[in-house]
Parts: sequence; structure tokens; C-alpha cells
Amino acid sequence: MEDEKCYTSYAVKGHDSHTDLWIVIHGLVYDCTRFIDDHPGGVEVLMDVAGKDATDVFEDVGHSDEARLFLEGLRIGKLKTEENIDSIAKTSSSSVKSSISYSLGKRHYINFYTIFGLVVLAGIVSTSFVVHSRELFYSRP
Ligand code: HEM
Repeated sequence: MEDEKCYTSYAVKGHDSHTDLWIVIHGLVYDCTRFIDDHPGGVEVLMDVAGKDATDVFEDVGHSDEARLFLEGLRIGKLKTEENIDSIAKTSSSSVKSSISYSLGKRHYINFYTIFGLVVLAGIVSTSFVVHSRELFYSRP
């Protein structure tokens, strides 16, 4: 969306009530007012992020493709900040596909470090096990 409206985070903050609720996800602004009572995850979780950036909580839940498609329908513009330019570039093609692949990419990145950490941990544990068992073996009378 080329002529998409830009909102400051201050402007978004003003829409934080049950009857007027905006949130920000990946640098894009969504008006969730008409959706709040129909949200399968409940009203409370949306009220918690009313007028705020909900990117992390939205992604943590692992929303379906249908949820992401629905989200597109609530979009009213983008956030006016320097920091989210990268994030907007990745999602503002208005294709749901790109936002999904971005979030999947993020998960793969996290998985890589998790596996790397587990391999290092396993190495440390097995090394100390070998060292200790050798010490026990040689200290026998
Ligand atoms: C406007 C933004 C949002 C939309 C369009 C949306 C949409 C949906 C949809 C369609 C579902 C049903 C399951 C699915 O298809 O993934 C769902 C479930 C859920 N959502 Fe959201 N959601 C939004 C924001 C949020 C936020 C900010 C949270 C904060 C934590 C949240 C928490 C949840 C939870 C916990 C469930 C699971 C409910 C269950 O399985 O019992 N959602 N959401």
C-alpha cells in the first residue's frame, strides 16, 4: 500500500479502550474494535495490548494462516518510526505470505541456536563424565 496512512506510536496509544482498540504488529497498525468481542483468544489478551505493540504476543501464540488473513482485513496503516522500516519492508507488500515466511524464518533462527546450545551442553556433560569416571578408576586402591 503506497498511500497507506502513517500513525505515530503516540496516536496509536490513544486508541486503548474496548470501544476503540488499535494495536501494532510488525510495524503495521490494526483497528481491532469490531473484532475484540469475537476473538477466539478472548477480550482480555487484546485489552492487555490495546494501543501498544502486540508483535511478540501475537507471534508467541502461533496464530494460524486464517488469523493472519483476518488480521489483514483490520489493517488501517503503518507505524511512523525509524526502527521498524525493516519490519515494514518485510510485511508491507500486503502479502500474507511474506509476513508468514518472516515469522517462520525467525523461528528457524531461534531453533538453530537452541540446537547449537544443546549440542554444546551435551559435549560439556559427556566430557566431565569421562574425566570423573577416569578419576574414580585411577583412585581405586
Ligand atoms: C487483531 C489481532 C488478532 C487476530 C486477528 C487474532 C485472531 C485469532 C484467531 C483467528 C484465533 C483462533 C486460532 C487461530 O486461528 O490461530 C486466535 C486465537 C488466540 N489468540 Fe488471537 N488474534 C489476534 C491477536 C491476539 C493477541 C494480541 C493475543 C495476545 C496474547 C492473542 C491471543 C490468542 C490466544 C491465546 C488464542 C488461543 C485461543 C485458544 O486456542 O483457546 N491474539 N486469535
